[in-house]
Amino acid sequence: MGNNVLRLEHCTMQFGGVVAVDNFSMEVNEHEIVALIGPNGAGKTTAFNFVTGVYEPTNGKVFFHDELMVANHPAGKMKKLYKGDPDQICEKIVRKTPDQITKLGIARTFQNIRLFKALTVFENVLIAKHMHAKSGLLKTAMHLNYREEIQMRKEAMELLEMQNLAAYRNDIASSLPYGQQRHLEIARALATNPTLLLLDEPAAGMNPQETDELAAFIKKTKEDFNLTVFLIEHHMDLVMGISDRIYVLDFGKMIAHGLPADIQNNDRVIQAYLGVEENA
Ligand SMILES: Nc1ncnc2c1ncn2[C@@H]1O[C@H](COP(=O)(O)OP(=O)(O)OP(=O)(O)O)[C@@H](O)[C@H]1O
Repeated sequence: MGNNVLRLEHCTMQFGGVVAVDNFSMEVNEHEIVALIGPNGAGKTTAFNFVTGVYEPTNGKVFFHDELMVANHPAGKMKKLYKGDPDQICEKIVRKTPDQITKLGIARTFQNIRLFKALTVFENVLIAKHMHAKSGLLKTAMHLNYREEIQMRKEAMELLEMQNLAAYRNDIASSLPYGQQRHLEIARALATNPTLLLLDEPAAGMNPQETDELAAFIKKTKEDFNLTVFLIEHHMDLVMGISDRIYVLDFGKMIAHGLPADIQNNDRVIQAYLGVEENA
């Protein structure tokens, strides 16, 4: 596939004997919105975590724009414990830190909002800009590169304007309504100039109206910033409304992938997840 932005090949993540993600292969193509869904504990956040360098997968490869970004194979105690497919053991080891992965162009938000709660809205975005600065965090934090600092402040303000957060710029982040905090998290992720944006349950805790607004916001943000989006979400209206394609995990294994209409009518998915929600 020539236009892969993200590609996972035979990724397994095992915590001791627990196989959180089991031999998972998938891809996200340029300018797509792709969703990863599945019941609680299916392995979705774990997949995000090894894509963003929080965990090393026990086995498998992750490619970003067709370049090998992460690769690992079971070693040490895990050689014995490994429950994944023995025919798909990866030979290479490639490790990148979350910071290096951010610099490559992947940004993410978290299931539990992780803002700098005591700082202002503006400072939250500016700090993300500093982390991406050419001069390095220390120099920029100490305002040693004046011209770059001015430019970053300008861009941080533009981001807040585009995300309708400019009016809150001097407010303390934790004082924002919950929905606005989620928008601020997205603005902060965008401050690192990503080409791929990972959203982990962006609509968590939102009411139906906020969720609808968020769906429109994600689509617009994708266009405005020329992004590819990979998201985890439990709100099925949002997922079905904005996703180009959907992958479904259940107990770490991929049980389906396809277009929203196909996923909605897939018996295994209904049984594993959608059915549970309908009956809830
Ligand atoms: N650091 C860890 N150590 C041990 N087990 C873990 C760890 N992280 C996740 N797990 C386990 O891996 C499995 C998958 O968890 P994960 O959080 O990825 O699921 P999820 O699909 O994101 O669930 P949810 O929708 O509830 O957020 C679960 O059984 C979980 O308990």
